[in-house]
Amino acid sequence: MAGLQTFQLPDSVDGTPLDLQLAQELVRAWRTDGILQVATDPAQSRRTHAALESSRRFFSQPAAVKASCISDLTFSGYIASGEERTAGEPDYSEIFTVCPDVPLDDPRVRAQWPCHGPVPWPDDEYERAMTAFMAGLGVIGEKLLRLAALGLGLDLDTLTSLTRDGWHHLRVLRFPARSARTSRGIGAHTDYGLLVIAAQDDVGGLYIRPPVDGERRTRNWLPTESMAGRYEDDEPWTFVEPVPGVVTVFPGDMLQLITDGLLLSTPHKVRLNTRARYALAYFHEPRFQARIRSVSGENDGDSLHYGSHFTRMFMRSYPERVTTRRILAEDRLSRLVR
Ligand SMILES: O=C(O)CCC(=O)C(=O)O
Ligand SMILES: [Fe+2]
Repeated sequence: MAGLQTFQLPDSVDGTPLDLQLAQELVRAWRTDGILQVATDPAQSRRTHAALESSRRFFSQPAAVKASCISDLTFSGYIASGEERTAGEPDYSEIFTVCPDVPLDDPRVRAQWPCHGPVPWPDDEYERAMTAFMAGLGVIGEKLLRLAALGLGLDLDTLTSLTRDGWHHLRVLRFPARSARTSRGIGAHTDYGLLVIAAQDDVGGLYIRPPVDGERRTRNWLPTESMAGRYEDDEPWTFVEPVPGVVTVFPGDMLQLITDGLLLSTPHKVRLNTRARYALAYFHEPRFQARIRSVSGENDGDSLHYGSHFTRMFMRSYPERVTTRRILAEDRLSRLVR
């Protein structure tokens, strides 16, 4: 493919004829290529650069310093290489996850909700860089969801009504250079929420799977239908060429659920390269308490509670983590208001 399609987003999305045209082009790009690029303005490009610099600085610290940034209340914090599992196999990325930073005196933390707690930040500079980067992508995410709704013929606010107080989170990733032993970065998977918005340095290693006519794409949100590991070694996969001044965007599982598969959650995987690679994957999500159902109403009755889904997915990826153990020991999933 001769490069991905790149779009400029307007200052606001109000449903004008120009918005509608752009919206239809975005939906067409996702349905054809599985991914598209959004150009970032100079301020956001600087935030991307700053976040990648902070990431390099953090990951270059001694293992013991990084390993101290964990919490048994939240999945935020450091994940060592080999700790994450996709389809039962270790991934070789090192990660720092940033979930919503919920203070200890928040009623949801006091009520022992799963995944709620303060982010174990390494330092203030890192916190500032990541928070600013995420806020900028949050604005892009909201515009894209309004455009997606428009392009799908839905009310403008259908998707953004789910993201007020959204459970947006970030994975800050470092991939080592490949070795004789392995070139696995992260195994093939789909991500859990509405949109995956990502930036990467100039090294390269991300591949995505475009929609393929007639190919079965399972409902990853159901415990029996995991997409993890699927089609890992079967073509077609599209290499996502690093391009400065853009973020790449593709749909996650919740958009597939909501649209009854009109938009498919894009499978992707990471291969290690000859140099270490740094990437930032931001997830634009529904609020923790949102109930997700398809717009056709076909699956009415069996709506999905987003926060429980998020918790189950993280427990699946980190079966041995202190956070997972505490959720199980204290039966925290049962605390959620349903
Ligand atoms: O490394 C990337 O570009 C994407 C990482 C990824 O798929 C993830 O963090 O879920
Ligand atoms: Fe991913």
